[in-house]
Order: sequence, then C-alpha cells, then structure tokens
Amino acid sequence: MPTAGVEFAKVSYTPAGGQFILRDISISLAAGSTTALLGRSGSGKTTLLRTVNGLVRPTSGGVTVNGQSVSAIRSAADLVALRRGIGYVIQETGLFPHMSIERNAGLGLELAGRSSEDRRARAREVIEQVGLDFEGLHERLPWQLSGGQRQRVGFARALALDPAVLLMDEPFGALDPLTRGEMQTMLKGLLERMGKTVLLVTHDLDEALFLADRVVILSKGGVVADLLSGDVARSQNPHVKDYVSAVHRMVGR
Ligand SMILES: Nc1ncnc2c1ncn2[C@@H]1O[C@H](COP(=O)(O)OP(=O)(O)OP(=O)(O)O)[C@@H](O)[C@H]1O
Repeated sequence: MPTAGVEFAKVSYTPAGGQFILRDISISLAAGSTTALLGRSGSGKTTLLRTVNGLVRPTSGGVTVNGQSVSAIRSAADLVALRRGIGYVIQETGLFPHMSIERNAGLGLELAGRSSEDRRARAREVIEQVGLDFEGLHERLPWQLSGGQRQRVGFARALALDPAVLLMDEPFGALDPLTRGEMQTMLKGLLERMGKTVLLVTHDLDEALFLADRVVILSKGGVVADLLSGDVARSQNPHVKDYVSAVHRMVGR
C-alpha cells in the first residue's frame, strides 16, 4: 500500500457539556514520517490519536488521511475501509484471550474475508517480521506468551493488512526497561524498512528521539511545540526545555 500522509486542520474536541480536550490543532504528518506525541497526562494525546481512525470525532476542524476526510465519513462500511488502512497498537495489545496467536495476528485478514491459506501465509510473515518463532508459538493462546511477546503479536496484527498509517498509543508502556529497549530497536528496524506514516504517543522523550523524525508536544489540548527530533536538544522553547530538564533530573544526567 502506498504511504499516506495525515493532516489535522484546526481540530477541536469538546465532549457534550464538558471542557475543551483538543483546541485548534493543526499539524501535518508527511507520508512515511514518524511523529512522536508528548505531553502531560491528560493533555489530549490519546484523544488526538483517535481522531485519525474515527474513534473520536472532532467537534470542529477535520482530519484527512491520504487526502480522505475522516470527518466526512458517515457509513459504517466506509469507516471499516478507512480502519483497514490504519494499524492501531495500544499498551495492553487487545489480543483476544480465546484465540490462538496465529488467529489473533490474522484477525484483520479474517474480517476482510481473505482465504485461510492467505491468512496463514501472512500471519506467518508478520509474526516472523516482529521477531517471533511462528512454528513454536502460533497455536498458543495469549496468556501462554510473555508480555513482550504478546506486544509483538499486537504489532504483527497491526501490520497484517499492510496499513499505510500506524497509530501507537504507549505501545511499550507495560514492559520492563530491557524488553522495552529490544522492542524499540525492533520497531525502528521495521519502520525503516516499511516506510509507514506513524503517530506514536509516548511519555518517554528518549523513546521519541530514538524512533521519531519529529516531536509534537501538547499542553491542555493545544500544540505548544512542534520540531524535528534533531532540534530538541538545542531548542529554546520553554515546553521543550521543561521536558528535557525533567528527563535529566529523572535519570540524574
Ligand atoms: N469522551 C470524553 N468525555 C469526557 N472527558 C474525556 C473524554 N475523553 C477524554 N476525556 C478527558 O480528556 C482529557 C485528555 O485525555 P487523553 O486520554 O486524551 O489524555 P492523554 O494526554 O492521552 O493522557 P495520558 O498520558 O494520561 O494517557 C482527560 O482529562 C480525560 O479525562
């Protein structure tokens, strides 16, 4: 699938009777780029990510994926078609506990009506791409894997339909630091080879700088910094400096 860009144009979101969660956000994610979304807890990162696959509908403004307006989608069938082109990885993987690893990885293909031969071949391919041994693991249930292995299966499932866009919401949040490091390296290799448009929510600045071309920081639902990863260390933006000094304090640099 060709890579798609994602465009947020003056996106605002206020739940009924509530306060602004997103306020007038305009950012553009170039096709094939990786953008990290940082910001304090509650700043709206997850909400913004979910406007891309239509889980949250902006109150005003719009999101386009490869030129297609997400906000204009009205039918369930069109929403399903949009989501087929968007992989989604969350912290707890969302694997179905009663389904084998192979079936979990190939679920998107099953829902898209692909043949069992196709599903098996593709499930094998993506499970191996994320560094797991298909023969040894494909019949197991999710609880029979380690947390890190389960998260790899979550990635495999997100990749199975070869989406042009990947949304990742703290994908390594539940992992120990060593497993987290291994997974970051694995993901970086995959992203370099696959050239997808990626939006990654993380609290970890080092992770953002390692994986992303660009860093966007949200505060109270608005963008307060938007810069290339290579410019973070010398940025004079107070929000960026706060982030950098908080990381330095935390790790005693
Ligand atoms: N549908 C909703 N109705 C009311 N409030 C909501 C809704 N969705 C999110 N919120 C609130 O909006 C704010 C932003 O939530 P969001 O999950 O996007 O933040 P976040 O930056 O991803 O936080 P974290 O880093 O803790 O995951 C929070 O205060 C949350 O409670």
